[in-house]
Amino acid sequence: MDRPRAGAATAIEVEDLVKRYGDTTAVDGVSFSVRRGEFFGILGPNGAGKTTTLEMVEGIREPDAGRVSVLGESPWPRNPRLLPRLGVQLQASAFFDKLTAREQIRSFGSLYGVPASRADEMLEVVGLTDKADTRDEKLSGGQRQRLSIACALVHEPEVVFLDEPTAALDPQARRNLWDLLRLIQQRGTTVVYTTHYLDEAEALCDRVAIMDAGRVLALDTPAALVRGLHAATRVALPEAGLPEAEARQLPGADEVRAGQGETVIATRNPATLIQALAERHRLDGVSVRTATLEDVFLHLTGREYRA
Ligand SMILES: Nc1ncnc2c1ncn2[C@@H]1O[C@H](COP(=O)(O)OP(=O)(O)OP(=O)(O)O)[C@@H](O)[C@H]1O
Repeated sequence: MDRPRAGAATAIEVEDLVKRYGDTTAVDGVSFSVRRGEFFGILGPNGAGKTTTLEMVEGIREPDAGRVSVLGESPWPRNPRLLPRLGVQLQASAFFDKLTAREQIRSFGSLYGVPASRADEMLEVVGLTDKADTRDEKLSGGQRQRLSIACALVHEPEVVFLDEPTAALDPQARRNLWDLLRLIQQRGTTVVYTTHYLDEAEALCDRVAIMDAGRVLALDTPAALVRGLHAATRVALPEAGLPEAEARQLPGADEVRAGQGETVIATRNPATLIQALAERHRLDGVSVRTATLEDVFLHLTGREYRA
């Protein structure tokens, strides 16, 4: 049999993946690889092709062209050797009907021969112990997301796929879920997830693929992508504390803009600039903004990022 030559350190290899829906090319020649234990993010705005890509990697959608290898195996057609090694987070709407949180996890676990006792461990991991006897329709959005992650993890998969796990959550619920996702990775699980929140990807991912219109525009660690921009750091101060004319005289100030009560200095030498401000006792109300993945997206596409 023609086995892919993925090394033991490689969890996923994707090469020139293509998917068309009628006239729409949803995925247009996507390639990437994911290392074992890595937290890998597929980012992009709505319609970028993230879900379609993920589904082909999971083995639930057939590619029109290209090659996918997961843990050295092809996920399509449905591969029974691979299924127990993968965890796929289903939408909360895919829960079994009218079951409590504990029963949901047990039901998913039973598909893989997992002992019923593991349900309580999983409830603990996702912070839902006190909701064990609550039916899923009575859970909040964030709790349902955590329950669906528990169901995806109950059989201790080596690779877990999460499609927008933090969508539609309030900021606090998102932060709680971040902690859970970090915990999953610390346990050695390879995580592949999609999001349209660039700040979140920056906080969580080892590496990210930025997609737009079916293509991968850039792929690297968030820090390397941002560094690659060689973008200026922006230092802002209340205009009353630092008039524009004075700001222009400061060492390290490349560009100065004032307005709406604020003086903003662009600098490629922030250490020098901050030191100069400190020496002049001008640091009151200072804020410093470095480039982010949103700036990377703007640079790559020429347009503002809109999730
Ligand atoms: N089953 C389908 N039939 C027809 N077109 C589809 C289908 N699924 C997705 N598409 C189209 O393919 C493109 C990519 O969609 P996809 O859902 O993969 O993007 P996405 O990046 O996951 O977006 P979102 O963040 O909105 O989920 C879009 O133009 C979408 O309208």
